[in-house]
Amino acid sequence: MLAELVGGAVADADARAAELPLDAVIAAAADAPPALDALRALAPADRVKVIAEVKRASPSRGRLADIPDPAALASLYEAGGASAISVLTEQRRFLGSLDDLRAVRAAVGIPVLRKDFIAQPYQVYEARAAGADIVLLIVAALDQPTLESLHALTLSLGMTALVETHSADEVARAVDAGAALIGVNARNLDTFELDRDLFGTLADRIPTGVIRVAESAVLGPDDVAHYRASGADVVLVGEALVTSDPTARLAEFLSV
Ligand SMILES: O=C(O)c1ccccc1NCC(=O)[C@H](O)[C@H](O)COP(=O)(O)O
Repeated sequence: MLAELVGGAVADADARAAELPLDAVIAAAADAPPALDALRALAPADRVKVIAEVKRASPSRGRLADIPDPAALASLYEAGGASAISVLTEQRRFLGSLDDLRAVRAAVGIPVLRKDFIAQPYQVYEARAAGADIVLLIVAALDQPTLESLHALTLSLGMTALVETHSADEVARAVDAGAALIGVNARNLDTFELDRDLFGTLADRIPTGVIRVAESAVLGPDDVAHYRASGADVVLVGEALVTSDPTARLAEFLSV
C-alpha cells in the first residue's frame, strides 16, 4: 500500500508540474513568507503537545468527516491549544489538497505540516510555496540518499522535516539523516495494523535533543497518557479529533 500511495502522489505531482514547472515553484517558494520555527513550537515541555490533523478520509478507515472548511477546523484546533496543524494534502485516498494547506496557513499562526507521500524535490518546494513550515518524510518510502537530500532541501528552505519511522532500523536512518523531529507511527503503512506499544519500544533510540512524536492511534486520553509515559513530547492525532467535538477532545488530551 505504501508504494501505491507514493506512486500516486508522485504521479499527481508530475501532473501539477506539467502545469506549473519546477522553476516556477522554486520561485514561489522563495517568495513565500518565512517558515515558522516548528522546533520551537514543538519543543519538549511540562505537558504533552498536540499536532492536530485535518483528515477527511484514509485508506484504513474510509471516509471520516466532511470538513467543508479546513481553515475553520484548524482555527478551532489552534484555539483549543494545538501546537501545530497537520494537513493531509494527498488527494486520492485522503481527499486532501494543497488548497486545504493554503487555507489553513492563512487561518492560523502556528506551524503547519504538509502530510503527504513526498519523494521528489518538487513536492518540497510546493509545500513551502503553499506556506508549509513542516514536511513529512517517511523513511520507509525513501532510500537513504533520497531521504538525506530531501531533508537537506527542507532545511535549506527554512522548514523542518518530521521524519517518520516504524522500526529500529528506520529510527537509525532518521538519526543518520540528521532529523531533529522524529515520529514513530503506530500504523504500519502497508498492513494498517496499529501498535500503540511501538513508540515505547523505539523511544530510547531517539537521541536526547531530538523531539519525539508519537503518531496515530490516539482515540482517548488514556492513549495520550500511554504515549507520554513512554517518552513522547508530542502526539499527532487525526481521527479522534475529526470524528468528535475537537475542542472538547483537545482539552482532554492536553490535560493528560
Ligand atoms: O490513516 C491511514 O489509514 C493511513 C494509511 C496509510 C498511510 C498513512 C495513513 N495515515 C496517515 C497518518 O499517519 C495519520 O493520518 C496520522 O498519524 C493520524 O492518525 P490517526 O490519529 O490514527 O487518525
